[in-house]
Amino acid sequence: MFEVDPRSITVILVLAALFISRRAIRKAATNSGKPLPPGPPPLPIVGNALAIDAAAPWKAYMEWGKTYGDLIYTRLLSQDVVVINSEKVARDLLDKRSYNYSDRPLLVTTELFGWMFNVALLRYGNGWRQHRRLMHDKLRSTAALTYRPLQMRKAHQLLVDLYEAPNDFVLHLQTMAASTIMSITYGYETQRRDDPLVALVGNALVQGLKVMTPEAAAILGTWPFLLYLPSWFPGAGFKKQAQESCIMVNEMIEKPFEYTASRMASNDATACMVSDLLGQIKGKDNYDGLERVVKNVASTSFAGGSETTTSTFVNFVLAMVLYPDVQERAQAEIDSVMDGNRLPNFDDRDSLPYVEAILRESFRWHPVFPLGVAHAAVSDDIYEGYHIPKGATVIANVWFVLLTHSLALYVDQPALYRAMTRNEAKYPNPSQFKPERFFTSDGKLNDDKVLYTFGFGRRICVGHHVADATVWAAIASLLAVFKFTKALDGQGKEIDIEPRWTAGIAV
Ligand code: HEM
Repeated sequence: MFEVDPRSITVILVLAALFISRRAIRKAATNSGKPLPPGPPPLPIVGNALAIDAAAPWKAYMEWGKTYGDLIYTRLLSQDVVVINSEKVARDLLDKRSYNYSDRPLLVTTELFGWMFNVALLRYGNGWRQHRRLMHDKLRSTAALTYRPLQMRKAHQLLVDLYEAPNDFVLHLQTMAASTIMSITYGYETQRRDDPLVALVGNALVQGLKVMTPEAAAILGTWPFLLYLPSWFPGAGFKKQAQESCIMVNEMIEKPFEYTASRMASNDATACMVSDLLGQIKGKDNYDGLERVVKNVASTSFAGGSETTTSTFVNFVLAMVLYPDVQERAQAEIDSVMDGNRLPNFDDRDSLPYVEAILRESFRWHPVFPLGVAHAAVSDDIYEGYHIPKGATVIANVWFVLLTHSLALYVDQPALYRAMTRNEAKYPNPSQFKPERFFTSDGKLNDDKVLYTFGFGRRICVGHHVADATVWAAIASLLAVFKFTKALDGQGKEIDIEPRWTAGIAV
């Protein structure tokens, strides 16, 4: 999170008062006689911002959900924020009314920090459509099948890396995720350690994620005069961070692209997303503009696919250590199908239902995006008698949806709702890693593929087929070869683990 110097806060608050009346006028004009959804009473100026813990914002949303229900209105400084706490409402709005909820909030930090290239952050419109179409073409279900040999090869490399240096397991998992998406996108084979291009992207991503939160954007969006302060002004240090970020982002876009372009020039490029797309646009009128689009979708793929996949891997390994019975059951299943003499491949996937259930539970247990990626309302809307203002940020509290899931379908009494915030009906003991929850009573896999961990409507993750296959390749291979256990101390005793999760990615 960028820092606002305390000395400048007074100045900011005084100047902020000037903006409040503007907001009040706007609200009165848009409310169309219908009430806003229920929510916690906002404070002057800051709205509900002070009640939200930036490290785990979904917890405040969940607490409010207990009191105010499935659709909550809050205000983050001057930004209208609507939080969805049930899958039914998420489906009704983000899927069924996708035409109205496929925009992204205008985060001033996106432009300031050079992230306008990222397809996930583009505003809804023709520019986004053009980018999304190219990505979809290369990542849709049938296209994703062509990457399977590559994904399996990377999974096997992971086995070798882990065998050679088991203590560096997080690094190996990161390498597998980064290297798979780098090969798919740029035909680039990463080094096993300290790859310069992976480092470049990693640094830009870390810098970007620090600042591109709704909170940071809300401060600058509410008080845009901060953008015009010189970077030496107390509290305006974010401008220096922004300049550094723009340089990093530019390198992240250009350097890997140059690699593929120069291999193509010498006729020695491996087939990949960039080489295919450059082939498609060759000779077109607007070549330069289209090349920019190709660069954008390529860097979005890496930025969108590396950290997310790594986090899912790490969740999986942690679960195997904490739930040895689950691991044993999966290994018994793999042994029975492979006869203990070969590694699993994608043709075995249907014969390994328990491994499949582990994959789903790895996505569900601690979702990488606990709050999804924020959508925004294109126009004013009315839902169940409530007014959803045009431009409102719409957040699907996936974390809560996962816990409460179908509850809202059956319970509309707030008192009952409060008593059952954990959906024992759908996911009994939701905080436990329990692949069994994905089986019907007659032992078949159910149809809950927890797809909503990949988002909703027209903005659903365009890389989810690729992500699903990369994660499957890794976990099936790892389970076939390794046993994950707690580390031992000097006396040979197991060292206890206290699992902690960071805020995940919440944009
Ligand atoms: C385990 C891995 C992954 C998870 C959990 C994940 C999850 C998500 C989620 C929740 C969204 C937001 C959807 C919404 O707005 O409703 C998203 C968007 C996106 N993801 Fe993924 N993702 C993963 C891997 C990937 C991969 C491998 C790629 C690319 C190869 C990718 C590319 C994208 C893009 C481009 C978007 C933006 C779509 C748009 O705004 O139109 N993701 N992802």
